[in-house]
Amino acid sequence: MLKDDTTAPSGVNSSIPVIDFSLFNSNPAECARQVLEASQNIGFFYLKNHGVPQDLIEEMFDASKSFFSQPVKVKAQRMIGPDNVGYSPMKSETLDPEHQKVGDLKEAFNLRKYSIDEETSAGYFSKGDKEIQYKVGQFFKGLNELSSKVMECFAIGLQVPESAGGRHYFEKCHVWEEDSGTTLRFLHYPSQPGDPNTPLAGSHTDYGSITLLMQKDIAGLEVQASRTHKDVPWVPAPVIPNTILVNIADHLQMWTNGLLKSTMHRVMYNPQQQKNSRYSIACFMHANNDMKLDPIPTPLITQEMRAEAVEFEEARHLNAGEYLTWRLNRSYNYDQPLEES
Ligand SMILES: O=C(O)CCC(=O)C(=O)O
Ligand SMILES: [Fe+2]
Repeated sequence: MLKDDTTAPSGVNSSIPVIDFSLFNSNPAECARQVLEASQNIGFFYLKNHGVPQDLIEEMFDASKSFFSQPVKVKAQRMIGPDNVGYSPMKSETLDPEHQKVGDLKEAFNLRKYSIDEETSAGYFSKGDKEIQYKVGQFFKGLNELSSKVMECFAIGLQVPESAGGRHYFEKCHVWEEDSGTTLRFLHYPSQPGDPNTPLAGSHTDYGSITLLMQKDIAGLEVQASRTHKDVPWVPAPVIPNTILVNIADHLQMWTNGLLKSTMHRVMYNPQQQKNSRYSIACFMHANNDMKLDPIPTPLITQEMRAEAVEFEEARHLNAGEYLTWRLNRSYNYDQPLEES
């Protein structure tokens, strides 16, 4: 267990557990119990023995470094737009528009499921290398499979009735072949002068079902232990080799009336970035565009719990695809002038 060195309000468990995901095969009920416990508390958990080959993850970080090392004009050949695919330059995204004066000090390249075979998107990212492009596709599908298993844990833990699909409840909400906002995102926080109080990515929640995050070498991610206690301290989410960090995102918070926590997080400046760039890879899993965000069938959630998810009330009537568009419009400036990173 990782413990933070600060005190959270009573009732808020602020540790980020490491769960051995080989339990999913040997003891799914226990695996589901651990996943659900973390998701009801801090909303983040690390998975070890997650089944995504580590050498493939390393190759993806190498491909990412190679892509971002190019001049900005080359990277900008496939610019991001409302389709959420392509290159997002420094400062073009502002994850916390209420508090940030400048946009996030990061650049990113996004792929959607349909774009992994396209020359104009994955082809640019892999710099025309077909083998890397193929591996990016395999990697994306591997993360999708892992996500399906994590979702199965939610359905088991939430005791979804057999009549509603039981442990397979979330499968029909996340069909690979269906249109969805699911996005694979390569992130680069360039080496730069800064101070430890500077957010490189503003505080935010993620917009989909869950996010799978891989960090490399340089820490910086911080997590707020509670949605409902606004003053709780930020807890570091360090790099733990050979793990994938999972967090609950907004769909699951809405589906469970706040029983599962879509936790605030941010990326802060790390003094190691005077000399080194920080890289991370995030896979944002989203429900099929036409899925509603209404509470799901489980005996564990009640109407009284709606207060926990109240900040999303204005989005309750949206489906998953509309919700993504609503959130992206709040955080993106697609006309941000390009600057060299
Ligand atoms: O780079 C990271 O470690 C986290 C990024 C993140 O939270 C996001 O892009 O939503
Ligand atoms: Fe995030």
